Amino acid sequence: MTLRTLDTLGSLEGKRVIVRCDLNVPLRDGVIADDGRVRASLPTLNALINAGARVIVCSHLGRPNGSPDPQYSLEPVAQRLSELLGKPVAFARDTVGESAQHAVAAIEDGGVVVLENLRFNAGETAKDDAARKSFAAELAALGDALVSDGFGVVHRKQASVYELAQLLPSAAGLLIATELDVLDRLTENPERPYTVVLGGSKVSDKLGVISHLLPRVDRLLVGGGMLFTFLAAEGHAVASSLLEQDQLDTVRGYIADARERGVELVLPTDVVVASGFSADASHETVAADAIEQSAFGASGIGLDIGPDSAARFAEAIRDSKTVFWNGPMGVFEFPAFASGTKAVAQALTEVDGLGVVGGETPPLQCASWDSRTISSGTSRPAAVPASSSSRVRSYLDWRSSDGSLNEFVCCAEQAHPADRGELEDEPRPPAGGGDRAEAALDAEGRRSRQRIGGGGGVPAVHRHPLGADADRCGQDPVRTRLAGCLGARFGCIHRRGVGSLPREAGRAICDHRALRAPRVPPRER
Ligand SMILES: Nc1ncnc2c1ncn2[C@@H]1O[C@H](COP(=O)(O)OP(=O)(O)OP(=O)(O)O)[C@@H](O)[C@H]1O
Ligand SMILES: O=C(O)[C@H](O)COP(=O)(O)O
Repeated sequence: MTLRTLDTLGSLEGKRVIVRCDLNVPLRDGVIADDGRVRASLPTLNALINAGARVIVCSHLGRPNGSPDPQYSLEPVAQRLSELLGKPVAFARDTVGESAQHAVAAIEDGGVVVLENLRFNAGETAKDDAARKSFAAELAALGDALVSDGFGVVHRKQASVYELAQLLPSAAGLLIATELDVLDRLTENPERPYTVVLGGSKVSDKLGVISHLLPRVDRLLVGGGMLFTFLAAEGHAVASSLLEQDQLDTVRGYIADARERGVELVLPTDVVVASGFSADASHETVAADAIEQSAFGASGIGLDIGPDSAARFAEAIRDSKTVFWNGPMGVFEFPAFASGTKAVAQALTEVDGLGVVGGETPPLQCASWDSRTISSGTSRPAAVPASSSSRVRSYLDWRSSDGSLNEFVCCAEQAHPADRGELEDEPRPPAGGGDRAEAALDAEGRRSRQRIGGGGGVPAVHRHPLGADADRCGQDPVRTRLAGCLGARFGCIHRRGVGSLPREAGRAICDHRALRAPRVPPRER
């Protein structure tokens, strides 16, 4: 399968190329809290600039309601882009109106203009096909070609993503090519041993990933809130720990499947059980099959994997050549329950091979992190892009279907995959540890957050109730996924929930290049 890459567009000199980026950065008081997504867009933009194209950058930012809203303006992003590119970048005060038309008409070869937020136009996210088509036609009038490079948004059936790709010659950008390449490395002949580490709270979200990866992996390590559904499936009492009753049978099926396939399923042998769900709850470590025997009895809540388990997990990770990690091992937002997650993060930096971190709430970013405790001990660091489990699942679903990668990145010639319901997340209740941890932290007044822009605030803040999420995105609630993406910093970490402290933690790791992917030449697919 060949991905339509930039070179398929032919000579771009003097051509007006619209680049659909995902510049949905976190903003705090109008200031970009993390410019990872802007940086991630640079390779494609530079390639187009060097090719003499007239570059028209468009993106959404946050979820305005289809009309201009200054707090979601892309202007700060245009400024940052200008700094990073080291050249002037024009900014159009609308998306397809007079300002945009003038700005586009004025670009010189190799010049760049950023259009105002796509979602200031109701047509971008409209549920009505005709409305989206009509807005896409207005966008198309501005350009000669489209480059789709916003990995975090390629699954959205929105005008600039889907309809526009059908109106203009289109190709995937370098960011998408790189992200797909790393995902490919997780699925096509991964170096062995291959270990997948799953945690977090959304068992149902990750099950799809498990079912795809079980035939491929050597080891599956399960921690986080989801471990209790596994323990319960094996017949252990889990007191008041997070448990998805309705997933018990499915999980039993996976356990049996893993055994049959010879996949080493590693469940924690000890668990940190707390008296309640709060940062300062009393807690003790107990055997994983004796959770109800903790001092807290049936009201105990497992909030982290225990030290023995953390050591075993770390050993298994270090001993692997390919590691995919999605979801924290415990309620890492509370320092007392962050040890398991830290141990896994540290071990990942020591992998001599490919390490990929995924997740909407990259545990490397938690505010309670002491970044100095994590550093790369190797000269051949692990790699790492990141995606939410749902994004990975979408990709894996897609891989196993007969759909083309061009459809996956919405350079569609045929039906969009979303039409077949394959790209969106399943709905799920806005529950889970993250939300509870959020609430608890907020209640304590320990962190204040504000969600402005997609990556803004902290993870749970982005978790709109499904109806609202669907509504704002102009999509069928049944298909609406909770956000997540392969957004990238250094081509890597998705930082949805980034505040100042988390950012520092992640940065420390990136600065050590501990989690940076080795350069992978895009392959033929
Ligand atoms: N034992 C636990 N009990 C309750 N919540 C937990 C537990 N362990 C981890 N969590 C919570 O899981 C949350 C993250 O779960 P989630 O499934 O969203 O992971 P993620 O990596 O962000 O997922 P995605 O890949 O979908 O983006 C964290 O906020 C953490 O507090
Ligand atoms: O942050 C993201 O996940 C992407 O930018 C998509 O944003 P959305 O969830 O608002 O469509």
